[in-house]
Amino acid sequence: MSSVFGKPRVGSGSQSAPLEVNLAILGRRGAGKSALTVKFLTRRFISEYDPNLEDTYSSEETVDHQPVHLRVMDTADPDTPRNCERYLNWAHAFLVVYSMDSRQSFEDSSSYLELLALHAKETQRSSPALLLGNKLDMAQYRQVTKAEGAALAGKFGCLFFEVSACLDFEHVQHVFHEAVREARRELEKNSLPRPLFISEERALPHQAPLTARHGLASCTFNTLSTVSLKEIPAVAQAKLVTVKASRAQSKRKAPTLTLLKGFKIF
Ligand SMILES: Nc1nc2c(ncn2[C@@H]2O[C@H](COP(=O)(O)OP(=O)(O)OP(=O)(O)O)[C@@H](O)[C@H]2O)c(=O)[nH]1
Repeated sequence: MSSVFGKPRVGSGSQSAPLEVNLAILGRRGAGKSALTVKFLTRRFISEYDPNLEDTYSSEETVDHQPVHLRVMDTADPDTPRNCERYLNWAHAFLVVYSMDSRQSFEDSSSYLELLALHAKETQRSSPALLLGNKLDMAQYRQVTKAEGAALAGKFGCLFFEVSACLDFEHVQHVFHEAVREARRELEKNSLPRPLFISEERALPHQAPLTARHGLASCTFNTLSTVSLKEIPAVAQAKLVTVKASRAQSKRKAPTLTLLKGFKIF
């Protein structure tokens, strides 16, 4: 079984239909979301990306000898999260990334974890999150201690890892696979059909968007209630881009790099 990027993954050959897992990567600009995504998908560290580019990539993975069709949404929020339902209602798990050399990105990761917790509370549907302190190779410029990262993760009950998109691939792959394991556990836990009580008699009194009630960033999302709904709205389908490798001559006349379509190199 091979990924869309041509590399067969370890343990391929299983016959059962692959589980489908959607993974969204969140975090402040510059935290390293794209670099981690590219490292995971291509084993390469590429340094510069278009900060406004948001895309979703698919990869055939094998996690614990089980096939997984993994979709990765590399998000690009402006400074404050906006239009969050594109990933809140789509993802089965989240990687929340901060750069350990940036206090601001660490504080922003806390806002994202808060947003995920509120969404889970409002929708009664929790999707696991992993907190990643990125740029471990730059620990000499550290502004966030490992203990602070672990404490924040503990506050929201999520796993915590310090990683680097430019060090070993296996460590980055391990984190993505941990996210798949967490999502798989949640999906299996929720796979038992739950009774759905639908009533049209009583409509909920109008409620302001959750974030307005909690003073969070201007990120609103549809809250899913089982009252007065005739049917559950289809889960938002993210734009799925199967990225094909394309060859491009590096500007620095180095040997030709095999680059991924969609990652604009400055
Ligand atoms: N040293 C080091 N630099 C990194 C690492 N990860 C990302 N970078 C660099 O940090 C800068 C931002 O990385 P991106 O992957 O573009 O960050 P992003 O979170 O996707 O940012 P936006 O695309 O603006 O949303 C780039 O110059 C990367 O080369 C890392 O692990 N170590």
